Amino acid sequence: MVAAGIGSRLGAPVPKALVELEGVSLARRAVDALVDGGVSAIVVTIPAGFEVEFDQQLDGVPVPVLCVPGGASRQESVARGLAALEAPADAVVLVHDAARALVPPAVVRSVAQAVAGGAEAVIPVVPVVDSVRRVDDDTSVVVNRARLRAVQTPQGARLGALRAAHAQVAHEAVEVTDDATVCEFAGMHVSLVAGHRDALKITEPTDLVLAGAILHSRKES
Ligand SMILES: Nc1ccn([C@@H]2O[C@H](COP(=O)(O)OP(=O)(O)OP(=O)(O)O)[C@@H](O)[C@H]2O)c(=O)n1
Ligand SMILES: C[C@](O)(CO)[C@H](O)COP(=O)(O)O
Repeated sequence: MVAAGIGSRLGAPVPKALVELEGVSLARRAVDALVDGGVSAIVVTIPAGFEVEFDQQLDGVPVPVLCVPGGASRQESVARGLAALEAPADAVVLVHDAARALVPPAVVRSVAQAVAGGAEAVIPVVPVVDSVRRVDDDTSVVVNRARLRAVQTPQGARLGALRAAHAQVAHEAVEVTDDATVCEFAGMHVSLVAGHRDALKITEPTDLVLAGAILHSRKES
């Protein structure tokens, strides 16, 4: 799980993964969702200087958890996490954003099952609800949103293949925003499964308000 980001767009006084939602940090909520989704061991990339805080937050997680320093970008943090993971090359590995702290465990399971079932790289997606335009200097053109999907995490693949793909993009100095694109660059096929609105990436202050409302509605149901 990648949790090394600062969260500049959220603007909290602590790194984003340590921000609390109803008294529980985003990092802990995300780890709990992974465990509930069947994940058996977790590497967490964290920002330098916050080792004690993350150890406290992740105390008592019922599967092995290893915190390692993240990198300067999400992509670099993922590569560092993969390097620290001790598992066979054919192990199913999921890369998850701590910022998607409310991912439903069912989404975690369905990504893992798709990889276990033979898919090379798997991502959860949701339809795009806004009208979308591609902007080019002072002109813009509408894009058919029916064919667009917003990409979430966790993103899954076999450990050996994912490590090799990340090594390839690093070697070729390619920078992308998610692991599916890393895999695609390395020639792997990307399969889609259904994501969930609750797995929103908590990025700006209003996302935190929405996440609070999601938690509230979960308690009521
Ligand atoms: N150097 C980085 C940057 C991001 N991340 C992680 O990647 C996920 C997605 O990143 P994002 O939500 O964009 O987080 P930040 O980079 O922290 O946000 P911002 O751009 O607002 O600073 C987050 O869980 C974040 O902690 C990471 O591990 N290492
Ligand atoms: C991986 C991701 O969450 C999929 O939507 C997203 O690409 C992360 O992007 P960011 O640039 O780190 O916000």
